[in-house]
Formats: sequence, C-alpha cells, structure tokens
Amino acid sequence: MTVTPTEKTAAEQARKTESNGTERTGARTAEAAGVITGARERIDALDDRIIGLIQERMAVSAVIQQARIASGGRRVNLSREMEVLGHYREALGKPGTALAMTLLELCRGKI
Ligand SMILES: C=C(O[C@@H]1C=C(C(=O)O)C=C[C@H]1O)C(=O)O
Repeated sequence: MTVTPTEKTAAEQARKTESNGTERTGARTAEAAGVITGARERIDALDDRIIGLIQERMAVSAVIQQARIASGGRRVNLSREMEVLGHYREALGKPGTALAMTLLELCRGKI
C-alpha cells in the first residue's frame, strides 16, 4: 500500500495535535490545553479526597446506626436527616439537597 504526501501531512498534523493536548482537552490552543491538563489533575486529586471523605462518612454513619439498632431503636432518624438536608441546602442551594439525599442513601443501611 502506498502513502501519498497528502496522507503523510494529515498523519503528521494528527500527531502534533495530540502531542499538544488539544485533541484530549477540547482546547483550541496548546496553551489552553496546558491549563486544562493541570486543572484536571487537581480535579482528579480532589475527587479522590471527596470519595475518601464519603467512605469515612459511611463508616461513621454505620457506627451510629449500629449503636441505635443494638439499643432497640430504628436505623433511620428522619429529623436528623432533615437537619443534614438543610445543612447542604444552605451551603449549596437546591442541588445541595439532591447531593445530601445521595449521601444519605449511600450511608443508610450499610451494616
Ligand atoms: C447517622 C445517623 O443515622 C442515620 C444516618 C444519617 C446520616 O448518615 O447522616 C442521618 C440520620 C439517620 O437516618 C444519625 O442519626 O445521626
């Protein structure tokens, strides 16, 4: 199979585009691609910490639920869940409520 000069140029351009990160980041300049790549690394590190904190929250919540159930009480305490929902809503607005509901779902019943 023969490769025409036009095909060679297209392949070289594709390689350059990838090497300056614009393909991967959606940026139109190498400079913007550099900013995005660095910021994405920070986001990945933050997400790892957030996931770790959620796992820690699940473990602490399980301790509370276990103690309450062992004492003859119920797993769920709705008035406390309302406080948690209010806390997130005050800090983050309406999406905060949705986030808190997901957190409560993750934390409930893991024992
Ligand atoms: C952890 C508790 O138990 C349950 C789990 C909650 C939570 O994960 O925040 C909140 C209320 C309860 O339904 C608690 O009562 O504080």
